[in-house]
Amino acid sequence: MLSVNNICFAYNNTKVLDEISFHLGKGELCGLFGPNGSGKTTLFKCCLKFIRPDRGSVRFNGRDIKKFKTREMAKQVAYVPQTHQPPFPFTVKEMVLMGRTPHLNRFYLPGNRDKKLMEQAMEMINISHLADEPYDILSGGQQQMVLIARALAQNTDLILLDEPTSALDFKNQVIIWKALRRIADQGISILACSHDPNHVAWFCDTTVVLGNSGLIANGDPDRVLCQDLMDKIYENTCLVRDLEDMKMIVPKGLNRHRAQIIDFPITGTS
Ligand SMILES: Nc1ncnc2c1ncn2[C@@H]1O[C@H](COP(=O)(O)OP(=O)(O)OP(=O)(O)O)[C@@H](O)[C@H]1O
Repeated sequence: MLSVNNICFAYNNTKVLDEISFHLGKGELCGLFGPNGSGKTTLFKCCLKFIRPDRGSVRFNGRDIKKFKTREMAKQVAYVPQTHQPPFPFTVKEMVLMGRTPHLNRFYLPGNRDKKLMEQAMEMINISHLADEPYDILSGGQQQMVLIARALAQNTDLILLDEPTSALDFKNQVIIWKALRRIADQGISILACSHDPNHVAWFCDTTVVLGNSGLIANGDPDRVLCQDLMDKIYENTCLVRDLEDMKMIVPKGLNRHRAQIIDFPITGTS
């Protein structure tokens, strides 16, 4: 499915990605995480052909993405950015239907199948009740859900999501991650970036962890998300605990009865 092979990328002379390699199989849900500025968005941009790596290659189903034309790429890979502001006040259903654009005929007229996929995508994300609302007046979290539904309507083999739940309340975070889990179980591969390692531990099959000096680990979250790794990337600020059969990553130094800070180092972001 998606193979990232030894890619390197620098903005001007500042190296951001250094020899990054990993593989995402069919129907796998992979959580990409790492500290601010570690290069997650840059890695996404390389995988989407928005920028060209200085070295290495990205392959999709065995074929170098350099060889894909834009429309061909859009038929196979969907991307959910963190935010998107369209220039016109489209309704939610119009926004979701835009996911069908790469599949439309030369007259760009959506057919019954396109409309059905649009409706299914809205149902899956639980936003059917917003169908006729103007997208631009929705809350940030609701807009994020519309963008996810748009990617689902695109009906691709691979979906890349950049912090899909960053603006969502707890219930909606769980709805989205469960929906991603179900979509992956149907055979679609997903690479989702998250700042919450718990989401990776609870929902993902595999993980790719970037640190300030490149790829730190990848593989099964049960193995990868250990105390050592958390100490390394989040500078001794969290504890890895087992709660029944689930892994929990919690902040270090909190009092049980209230968020009383005992010894919590504050460090700047990189
Ligand atoms: N267009 C650009 N020109 C120059 N430097 C850039 C550009 N975009 C990103 N960078 C730098 O590259 C590094 C990686 O940025 P990137 O956005 O990929 O990190 P990230 O892991 O997605 O960060 P975050 O978690 O904060 O969203 C940062 O130091 C950033 O300042």
